[in-house]
Amino acid sequence: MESSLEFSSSLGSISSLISRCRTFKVLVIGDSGVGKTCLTHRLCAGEFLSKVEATIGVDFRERVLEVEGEKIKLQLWDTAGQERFRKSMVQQYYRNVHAVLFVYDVTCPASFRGLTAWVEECRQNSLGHEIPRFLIGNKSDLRDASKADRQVSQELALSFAKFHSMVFFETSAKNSLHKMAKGRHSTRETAYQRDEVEDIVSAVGAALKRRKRPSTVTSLTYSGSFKILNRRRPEKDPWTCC
Ligand SMILES: Nc1nc2c(ncn2[C@@H]2O[C@H](COP(=O)(O)OP(=O)(O)OP(=O)(O)O)[C@@H](O)[C@H]2O)c(=O)[nH]1
Repeated sequence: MESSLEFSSSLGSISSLISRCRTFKVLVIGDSGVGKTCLTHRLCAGEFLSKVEATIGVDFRERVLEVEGEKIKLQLWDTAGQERFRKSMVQQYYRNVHAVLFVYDVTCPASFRGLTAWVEECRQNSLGHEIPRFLIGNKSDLRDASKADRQVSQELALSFAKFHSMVFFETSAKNSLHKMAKGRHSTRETAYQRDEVEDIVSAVGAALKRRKRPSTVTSLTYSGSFKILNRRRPEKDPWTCC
């Protein structure tokens, strides 16, 4: 029979083999076409998705990262921007959320104005200032100084972010800064704040790392992208294997 010493030592080696990490649910919301799918794909897979269709319901993507020696998993919920593809599932989206990314398109002022409704939807679903919120102006590669009056200025976005206690980023899911710097309008573009998609991952990770153990999260056994049907998922312990 195995002695208690041997038993505890084998338990120790098993637990060292299984690396446990905290999983955080990060909701990605914003008007249709602002680039939520491309952005979450870039955040998780590191590349721009060239062929993309409107999201129906929600797509899930995951990204594991290490923050100050701790492994954490971001579970990104890329939600449909089109009302007709989301209305029956809204309550699912807002359950047990740990952080929210509000996305707009810097070349589409209507998508920026639309943010007010997204903030209100969060409020109605009991998501307030207590959870980390990030404002992301996407498609910065399309900024054109000659059309500044038809684009969302960074000053406006910054004041919106400040008012709603959000951390502001302006980025491109398509082009990295390196590629943009080589572009035709590189001199004019440098007038804008441009963040790497990785900066967003780090900021979200750092904000969540500071939080205590997450309450509960809808854990997924699948890593990648898929659609869910309109049904409740079972709750599981948020501490899962990475
Ligand atoms: N130039 C440029 N195009 C982008 C960028 N991000 C997304 N796009 C394009 O914008 C369009 C919409 O992108 P999606 O990621 O499907 O937008 P979405 O917000 O997920 O849309 P819904 O699923 O309808 O909510 C696509 O044609 C993308 O190729 C970007 O950073 N730069």
